[in-house]
Amino acid sequence: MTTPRLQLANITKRYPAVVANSDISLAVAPGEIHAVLGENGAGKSTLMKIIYGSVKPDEGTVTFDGQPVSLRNPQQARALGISMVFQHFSLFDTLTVAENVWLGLDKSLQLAEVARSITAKASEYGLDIDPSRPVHTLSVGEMQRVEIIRALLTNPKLLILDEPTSVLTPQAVVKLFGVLNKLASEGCSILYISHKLHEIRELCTACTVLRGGKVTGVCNPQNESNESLSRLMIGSEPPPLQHRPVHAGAVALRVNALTLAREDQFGVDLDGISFEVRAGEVVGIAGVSGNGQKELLYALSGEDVRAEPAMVQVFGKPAGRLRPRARRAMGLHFVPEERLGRGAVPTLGLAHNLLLTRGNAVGKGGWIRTGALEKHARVIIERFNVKAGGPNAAARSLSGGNLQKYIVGREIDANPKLFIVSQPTWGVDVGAAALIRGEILALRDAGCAVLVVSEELDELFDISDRLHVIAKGRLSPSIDRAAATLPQIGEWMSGLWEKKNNNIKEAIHA
Ligand SMILES: Nc1ncnc2c1ncn2[C@@H]1O[C@H](COP(=O)(O)OP(=O)(O)OP(=O)(O)O)[C@@H](O)[C@H]1O
Repeated sequence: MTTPRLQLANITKRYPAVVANSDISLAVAPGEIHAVLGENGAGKSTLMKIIYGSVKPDEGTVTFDGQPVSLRNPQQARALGISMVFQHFSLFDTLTVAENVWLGLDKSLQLAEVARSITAKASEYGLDIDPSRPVHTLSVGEMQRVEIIRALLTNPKLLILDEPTSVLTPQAVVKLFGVLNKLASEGCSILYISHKLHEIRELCTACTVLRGGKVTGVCNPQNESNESLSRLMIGSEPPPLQHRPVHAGAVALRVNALTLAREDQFGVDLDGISFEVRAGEVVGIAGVSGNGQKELLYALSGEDVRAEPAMVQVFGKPAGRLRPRARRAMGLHFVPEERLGRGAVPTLGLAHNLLLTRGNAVGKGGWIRTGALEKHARVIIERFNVKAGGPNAAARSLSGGNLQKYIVGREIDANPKLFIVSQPTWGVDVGAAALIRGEILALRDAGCAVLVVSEELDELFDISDRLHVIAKGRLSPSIDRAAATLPQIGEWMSGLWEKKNNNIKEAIHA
């Protein structure tokens, strides 16, 4: 047998509230694409961080190309040829793409050379990116592209990808899989974490399943079905969604010829965007990230108040100049795409994170009602099945999917009348995704108007009543979900849609 590229034996890692990894062993052969599958909080990211040297195990050994190694930090891991694309991005906002990539590379290289190699890798793999753009101007999808390119530039022997496709379009996923298969055929081993079972079945030839920090199964996913993988992971299959007929009521959100110049040089101009969302319906906005979603969401949430008042109308009232707090008071609740930072304060406990969007948590005289907050946090933790060390666990101590469940849960639990959510099931496991989608539909059935902005077409087709597509800052007409097809929406995503009243195809130019 060939020497495994990576071998883990009896790895254990304890945190104060939980044993994240318990006696884990696994082997990855050279050129193998090996999936690590498990529900939110199962211990996948912790295990990957141990392999990458950013977390130290309490027990167990790591062997790389037959040599026992004790990795003290990621620099040592990188020197061995281990590269990692994190679930939470590790980019510096104020630096450009090229400067960020340069930080992780040999400093003898000139910045201009780094920029050239980024462009070369980007076009080789179809991951379009401009190296001179500052990272704070990128959408989440674009940041992920940078992370992937940065990893590829180190020519890794073992590449770890933690949910790399959560914000990629279907076309970009196909390209990424091409890249990964090519890398594997050249001998690079890949550890692949994803909650998307069909991806794992398509890409990976080995799979280790974790549950509660322990290995509960090893299989070849190509011999499995989504259902059998789901059972290995969570013990059952998620129930199908209940779709009731739509009864759309009064207009809750009307966006009226919203035109906004980009705030920074690399942003997107919003160009005459008009649509409405009625009580009791779910409207989905599809699109490749970086086409104005971020700008639109800022204008809808009140983080950007430059719009004319009447361009954003909430329950018939001009709201374009209102701040988030005033919009919340009208019943609008909002989940941003970045969980840490905008959605939650990483160092604060879950209970105190309620303060971000709940004014009633502060009592008379400005005292924070800690007891009430904790009680409330417990309700959300229970309802959304969030795995956390209690209501005072720091947001950053939660696994990615559990924090997502908590933030989405916090806003759904506020009983919004208008709910705007970006990427609602980013990084959550199949069971939790079904739970969140079910809760969104329950909100709609209770008369809430829901706007979902997502890059996951499957998700949009699953929960929306009507769909729009955003491309280059413009919005397509609305189409009923029942009348929409994936190829058509895919075509619209590149900016081509029919004009409403005549059949002339319209090409959108930047
Ligand atoms: N720095 C930390 N401090 C305390 N607890 C932690 C820390 N990091 C992880 N944990 C806990 O360890 C457990 C495993 O978390 P991990 O992030 O490895 O899960 P995961 O399988 O990657 O989940 P997800 O699919 O949601 O990303 C969780 O219960 C989490 O709360």
